[in-house]
Amino acid sequence: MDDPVLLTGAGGRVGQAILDGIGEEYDWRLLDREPISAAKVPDRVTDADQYVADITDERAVREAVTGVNAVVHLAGDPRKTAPWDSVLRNNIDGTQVVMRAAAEAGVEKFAFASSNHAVGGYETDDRTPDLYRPDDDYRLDGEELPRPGNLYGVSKATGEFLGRYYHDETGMSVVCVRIGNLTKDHPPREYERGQAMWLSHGDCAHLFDRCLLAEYGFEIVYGISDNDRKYYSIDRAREVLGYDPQDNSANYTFEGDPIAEGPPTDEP
Ligand SMILES: NC(=O)C1=CN([C@@H]2O[C@H](COP(=O)(O)OP(=O)(O)OC[C@H]3O[C@@H](n4cnc5c(N)ncnc54)[C@H](O)[C@@H]3O)[C@@H](O)[C@H]2O)C=CC1
Ligand SMILES: O=C1O[C@H](COP(=O)(O)O)[C@@H](O)[C@H](O)[C@H]1O
Repeated sequence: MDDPVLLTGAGGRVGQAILDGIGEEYDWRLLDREPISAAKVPDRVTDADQYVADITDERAVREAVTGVNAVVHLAGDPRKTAPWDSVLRNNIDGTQVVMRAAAEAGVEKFAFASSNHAVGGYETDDRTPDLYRPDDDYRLDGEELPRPGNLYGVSKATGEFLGRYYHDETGMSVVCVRIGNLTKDHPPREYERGQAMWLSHGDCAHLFDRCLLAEYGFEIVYGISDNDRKYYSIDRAREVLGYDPQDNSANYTFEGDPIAEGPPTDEP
């Protein structure tokens, strides 16, 4: 891809996982409301390619999307406890500003960082904790209605609806990635739910790479590694995007240490 790709929220955890993996593969423009330290910026990205701006600043966002072919939109408040005024501003208003600017600028592909919390309400008392275990076959596949478990999840579901709207109105390709739980080097420690929705850094970078390369219209996919424990299907991400995850939380102990050869046994 020759045209630049705009990455919002580039200085955060997901942004850094993406840049660590595919930072050299694209001509990035980076946008974040906080300045990003030089060590976190790929070598080829110049000062002119970096925007210190809030995504609710329509003028700055319009400037940042001009001439880009694709947008990976991560900026927002990631806290599941975030209050309404913050998710309304950062996650709903901000996402609408970025999506509208992208659609009006003729951006071809737009990948939106949605969340497991858009569907957290499916984790009912009668389904949990079995849901988080490898032998449970309950799966969400992205076809189900959103069922947020908190106001942060409401904001992510709203971002998905905005994506649906702008795709239908303008034809911009939009993929909403319901990201699970991103951690570096090992799955979340001693946390069944987290291990069921683990997304490794390598798989995260690969997944967003596929979002930039594949052909699609409007999609909702789950962004998790190929975990034995899972209640999100990754079939759609495999089929439509060509996602081929390499990591699995089952290759680590419950405490997060890598298992060298096969699963642990009770033998001394
Ligand atoms: N880390 C995870 O496991 C998951 C993350 N997500 C989503 O992925 C996205 C990125 O999350 P993280 O990297 O973990 O969060 P983070 O907090 O590490 O990074 C977010 C970045 O966005 C920037 N930002 C926030 N509001 C902004 C605004 N109004 N204008 C411009 N920049 C703004 C922040 O300065 C920060 O650098 C978020 O939208 C989050 O909801 C979804 C599911 C799981
Ligand atoms: O959307 C998000 O989800 C992950 C995982 O949720 P958790 O309830 O298992 O912590 C969270 O770590 C991340 O901050 C959030 O943005």
